[in-house]
Amino acid sequence: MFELQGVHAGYAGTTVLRGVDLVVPPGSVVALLGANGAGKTTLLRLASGLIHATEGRLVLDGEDVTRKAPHQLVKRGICHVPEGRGIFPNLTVRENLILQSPAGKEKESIEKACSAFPRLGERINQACGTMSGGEQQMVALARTYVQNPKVALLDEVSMGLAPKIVDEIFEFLALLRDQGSSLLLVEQYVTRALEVADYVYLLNKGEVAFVGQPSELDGADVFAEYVGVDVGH
Ligand SMILES: Nc1ncnc2c1ncn2[C@@H]1O[C@H](COP(=O)(O)OP(=O)(O)OP(=O)(O)O)[C@@H](O)[C@H]1O
Repeated sequence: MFELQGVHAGYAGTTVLRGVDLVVPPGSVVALLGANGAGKTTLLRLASGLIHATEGRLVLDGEDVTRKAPHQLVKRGICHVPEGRGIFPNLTVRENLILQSPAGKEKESIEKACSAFPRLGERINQACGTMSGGEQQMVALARTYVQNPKVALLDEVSMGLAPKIVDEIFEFLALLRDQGSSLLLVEQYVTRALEVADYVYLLNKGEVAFVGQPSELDGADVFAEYVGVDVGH
């Protein structure tokens, strides 16, 4: 179980998150929604140790990890797929996968990645920077998959991609969840995020405006008001 408890955080001189409580139960998908600038990316950056809380705590399976650095959190199973993907463009698909693979399991990791995304198998020796946006996103997701994370932090992983690729990515997210990873998902495709989510958090100006199950959003005006989207259940 991964928890944010009363967290405040931001950047020099600006507080973005104001007293956020959020729980990611084991094996669940949590969708984090909110208007532009609500603080979603900031929350993921906090959860992966890239920025630290000024107040409040991060707790992973009972351990206080509030002050841990990103590599210490990765070691504990928290993996971040940032906006912009975070892959190495000059390295091949194989090399990108090997870098994230558990030691001694490189061959297995490559097989696992290619079975989730067959297209990566066809392009295993291609430099990632020369691949399409959708293929690069597949590499970024496959890199996380082979680490078998406890919690995957996913920032707009379907942004700007063709509908068919978005379908493939959402199928993959279900696979990632089925292998036992919990997902904290920031997603612009609200309806799709709600289809896969067990819990929804709605951030408004750095505060949690709604928390519940997707079904509880039926007719919730709070949604149209803060996200600017009618979920239309
Ligand atoms: N490095 C930074 N330095 C200063 N302020 C920042 C920085 N990054 C983000 N902010 C500010 O923090 C606030 C929250 O930004 P954040 O990117 O977390 O929002 P978001 O909900 O992810 O938005 P979007 O949906 O547009 O990506 C914004 O007002 C933004 O301008």
